[in-house]
Amino acid sequence: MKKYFPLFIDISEKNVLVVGGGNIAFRRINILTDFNPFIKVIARKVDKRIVDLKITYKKMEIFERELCEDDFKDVDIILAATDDKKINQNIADEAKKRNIIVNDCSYKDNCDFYFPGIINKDSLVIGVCASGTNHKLVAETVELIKGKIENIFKDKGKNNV
Ligand SMILES: C[C@@]1(CC(=O)O)c2cc3[nH]c(cc4nc(cc5[nH]c(cc(n2)[C@H]1CCC(=O)O)[C@@](C)(CC(=O)O)[C@@H]5CCC(=O)O)C(CC(=O)O)=C4CCC(=O)O)c(CCC(=O)O)c3CC(=O)O
Ligand SMILES: NC(=O)C1=CN([C@@H]2O[C@H](COP(=O)(O)OP(=O)(O)OC[C@H]3O[C@@H](n4cnc5c(N)ncnc54)[C@H](O)[C@@H]3O)[C@@H](O)[C@H]2O)C=CC1
Repeated sequence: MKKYFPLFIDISEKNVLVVGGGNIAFRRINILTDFNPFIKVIARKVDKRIVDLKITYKKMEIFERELCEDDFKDVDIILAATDDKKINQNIADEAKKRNIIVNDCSYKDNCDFYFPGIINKDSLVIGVCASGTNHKLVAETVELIKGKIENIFKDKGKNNV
């Protein structure tokens, strides 16, 4: 098993390209907005939940069309999140050629980084990862930590620390 290092990076000036506009794209964009990057979404069909996010999240552009070569320009991070494994594979290949960091939601071996389960409360950001082996373990761990975190914050409130 290969373990990935949890790198906490500033993405607020980074350009993130999300290819795909369905459930997974929505779930991930929704989380990314908490970290304030520039987001460009390209998909054949973009879910209304993503379009609605744009009402409050201004650093996002949405295009309902096929991906083209030029879309890789000036991109820092790519999320391949279509339901077409071949397209995701092509995106991963193109990204690697250009040294762009890529995540492929349909094939872990293509991922330069994994999308973690995230707990985000005040200044505390916790990312949970099972090294690509077990997303259910990630979900369970996230729920467990969320419960514990509430207790810590309650206690902090009481003690005024
Ligand atoms: C390796 C990784 C790469 C990455 O995507 O970054 C990856 C890969 C894959 N997931 C697949 C399937 C599902 N993953 C989920 C859920 C989550 N998956 C997440 C992360 C990751 N998933 C990365 C690291 C995982 C780790 O650390 O072990 C979470 C943490 C974060 C998030 O997705 O936001 C979130 C849980 C947390 C939460 O719920 O809070 C569900 C359930 C659901 O969607 O409700 C299903 C569908 C049900 C099923 O199939 O069991 C498939 C098969 C796709 C196919 O069949 O084509 C692959 C591809 C492969 O394994 O190669
Ligand atoms: N890593 C993870 O956590 C998980 C990964 N998956 C994987 O994610 C894939 C996507 O799942 P959902 O988002 O639920 O699917 P979905 O059907 O909701 O969305 C698919 C999106 O891909 C777009 N698309 C398809 N072909 C395209 C193309 N050639 N160019 C641009 N956009 C294109 C569609 O227009 C749509 O917006 C699944 O097929 C599965 O392989 C699924 C669950 C969890």
